[in-house]
This record gives sequence, structure tokens and C-alpha cells, in this order.
Amino acid sequence: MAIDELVPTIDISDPSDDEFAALDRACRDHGFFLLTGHGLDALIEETWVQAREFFTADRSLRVAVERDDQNPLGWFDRELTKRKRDSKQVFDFTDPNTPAVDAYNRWPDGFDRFRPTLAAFYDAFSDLAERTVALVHRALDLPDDVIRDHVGDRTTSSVRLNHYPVGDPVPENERDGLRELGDMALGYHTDPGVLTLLLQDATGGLQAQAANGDWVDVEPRPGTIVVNLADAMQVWTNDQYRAAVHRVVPMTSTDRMSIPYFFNPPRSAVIEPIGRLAGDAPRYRSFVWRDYMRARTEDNYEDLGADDTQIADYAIGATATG
Ligand SMILES: O=C(O)CCC(=O)C(=O)O
Ligand SMILES: [Fe+2]
Repeated sequence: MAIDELVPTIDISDPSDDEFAALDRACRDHGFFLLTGHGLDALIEETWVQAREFFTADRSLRVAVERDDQNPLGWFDRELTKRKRDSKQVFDFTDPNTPAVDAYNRWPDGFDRFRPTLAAFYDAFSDLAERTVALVHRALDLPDDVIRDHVGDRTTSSVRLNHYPVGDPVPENERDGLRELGDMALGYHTDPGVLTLLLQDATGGLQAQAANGDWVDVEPRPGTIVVNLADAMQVWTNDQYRAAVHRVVPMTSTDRMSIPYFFNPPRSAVIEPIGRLAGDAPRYRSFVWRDYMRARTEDNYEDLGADDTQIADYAIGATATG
């Protein structure tokens, strides 16, 4: 199938009925679509500049904001996906404009425009994520009282700057005792929250899994933002909409950057299938967002001797993977 047909483009400034129909098909099939009409090109351009500056600066400036096992925010270059090491370095931060959570952010020294640019980016993408969830609600034809309980929260959300080098991101003299690199730069996975807004540069390498299991390239389209549905949305819709399974192939000739905004539910939200979508056959048991997130974060730090926590662990009838 052609990529245009598989991954439809929705103009968020004025979505047509045909675009809603295409969004609904894509969400049932694989969970990926593209947004245009967002009006954020200039801010996105400036964000790329800041991300590149951070990743090309002297490594010691990044090491100074390295994350630790108490706090997952900051820089890291040896993350695991499915027990294999990813070929990338990342910088994670949460809402810079809410002091109670900004206190956990680790801002690097020596980059004047980094924090203000990323703070503006965070504001704009929080708003866009809300509007994107509203598109999905409309495609699902949900009543207002249900919509109110199935939203995201900017203070539990986060942004990640991803940098994929050619080869191993960890310097040779630090590789002793680390797990081997995976076959993929980023192993296949779903994102945990409601949905993700993803920017990718012009390099390419992102792949989506279609319903038939085939891997399809999500080619860069200038001016568009990739949306992928995530785990909480799949649970809410009782599997009618799919959390997008995706991965990134290894870089062979040039490095690559991407910037996902992960839109997450409120901390204390109870995640379970929406009654009118599940009828009397809910496919998941309830879990509290905070607990799910804690389990997923712990997996990424170290190999806990089991596969990563995922929503399948909450499927009714599932046996624990641990
Ligand atoms: O780099 C990409 O295109 C995807 C990144 C991603 O899936 C993630 O960070 O969760
Ligand atoms: Fe992802």
C-alpha cells in the first residue's frame, strides 16, 4: 500500500469529513497519521537549531546533566528497549512552565537559547496535543462527559530530543559491561501515553508496523508532524484504535534527530476501557497511570530480566511476562 494511503494527512486548521474518515481508518489499522496546518514552522525550526547545538557541543556539557536512577530527566546515551541497547542519545524534559515539575528538569549550562526555546516549544505542543486528542475524540464520536475524563495533562507529559549517530553512541572506553547494541537504532515499541506528536528531520529511518505486520517507512514530509497513538488510547478504545508499533532503523551514512512530545494522562487517572466502546467485553483491567509509568521507566534504565512492561500485561486473560 502506498504510504499516503496508509498514513493520511489531516489539516488540523480545517479538517474535512474525508480526513476524519481517513484518520478513523488509520487509527483502527495502525495508529499513525500526519498533521498539517499547525502554524508552528518557525518555532520548530528554532527548536531543531537548539537540539543540534546541544548534541554537537562538547560531550562534557551533556554528561553534566546525565539522568540517574532517582530522576529520569536529563541526558542519557545507553537506554535499553526490549533488553537491547539503543543507538542514540536522548535529552528528556517535562513542563518547563510549571515550577513544581520543572524542579525535576536538568538544564545544561552554556546554551543561552536552549531553555527558552524548549519552553516555548513545550507550550505550543501541549496545546497542539490537546487539539489532536480532540480530533480523535471527534472521530470516535464520544459525548462530552466521556471526553472530559479521557484527556492528557501537560505536567505528566514530556519531550525528548533524540540524536541517532552512525554507530555506537557510547565512547569506546565506557562500553565495558554494557549490553550489546540492538539490530535497530530504536527497537520496536509503543509509546505509553495518550498520543505522541513527533518531529523527524529529513534523514528518514522511522518505520510503522501495518496491521498485516509489514514494516512501512514513514518518510519525512516537510512541514508535517507525525502523530502516533499510544497505549492509554488503545486501552480507552478497547483495542478499536491501535497504539502505533514503531521502530527506527540504524543510521548508515548520516546522523539523525527526532523530537517526540509524549502526551500523557493525569497522574492519578485510572486507565480502563470506555464503557460505551467496550460494552460488556472490556479487554483490559484498570491501572493507575502513575504506577504504569513507574514500571515502564524502570525498564528503560536497566535490564530487569524480563521483557518491558506493556499494556498487554493488563489484558484480561494475560499471564504476567515477568
Ligand atoms: O526517532 C523517531 O522517529 C521515533 C522516536 C520514538 O519512537 C521515541 O522516542 O519513542
Ligand atoms: Fe516511540
